[in-house]
Amino acid sequence: MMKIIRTSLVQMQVGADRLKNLENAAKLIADAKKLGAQLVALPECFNSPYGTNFFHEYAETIPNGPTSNMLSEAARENSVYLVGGTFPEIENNKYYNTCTVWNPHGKLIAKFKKMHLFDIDIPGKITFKESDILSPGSDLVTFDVEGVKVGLGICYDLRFEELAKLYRLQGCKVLIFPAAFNMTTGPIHFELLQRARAVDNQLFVCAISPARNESGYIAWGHSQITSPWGKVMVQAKDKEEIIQADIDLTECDDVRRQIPIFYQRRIDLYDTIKKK
Ligand SMILES: NC(=O)CC(=O)C(=O)O
Repeated sequence: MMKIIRTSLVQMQVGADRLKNLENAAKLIADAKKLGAQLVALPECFNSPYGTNFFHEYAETIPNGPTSNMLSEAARENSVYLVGGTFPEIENNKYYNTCTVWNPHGKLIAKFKKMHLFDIDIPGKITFKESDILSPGSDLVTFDVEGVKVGLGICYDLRFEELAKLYRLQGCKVLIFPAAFNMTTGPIHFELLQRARAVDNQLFVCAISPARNESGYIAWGHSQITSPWGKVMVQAKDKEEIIQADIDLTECDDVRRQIPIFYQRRIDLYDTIKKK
């Protein structure tokens, strides 16, 4: 099993030109490789602006489409595990917000569909309803990086503690969330949620945002890697940037041994208390 994974998060600028987005992503993945990355991850909706009015236009089939082709080639050429952010997928006449993962040979090894759709209404601030267009996924998806189990979620999924706990119970040591928090929820919740999921489940959490844009849905940025202790190892600012950390898996084993909460849970009681 790999002990240390050099992980790079690509906080890229995303615009309306799909081809430019793909070219920029390919360049930044190569830059990450030059920094020694073994695992590279892109943000949510990296081939298009983020908005329900864009999902139809930018949707592609997987794995046959320009975005899948670029991701497969970039993974192979740079010989990295690549979490290809997300892009709108069309499958059987339904639309999904989908994350693909590619191995260093360019093979698709995982596909996760956003499970909790981003439907919120904060008057005067932000209203968003992904479910107007998208269907939710229903499956947990993990993949393997040289013996290390990694679980996937997308943005709003980060808010659901159950998802992260199920991944921990499946043996994950790393969770990766391509994301695009906004200027209302990002400043108060983005870091906090990642630290909460990391400390609750004693695993590494990586979340990758697009860089801050100027109009439409404005992304908060602040991509981050958090340790199983809940410590922020590295955090981006708002502009285009690659952040990187060496994820040392022994840290998971250490904290799980030192603070063994997963053996101390009173699962014999919780149901009884709930029923009282
Ligand atoms: N964009 C999302 O899916 C989630 C988000 O911005 C939030 O939860 O806040």
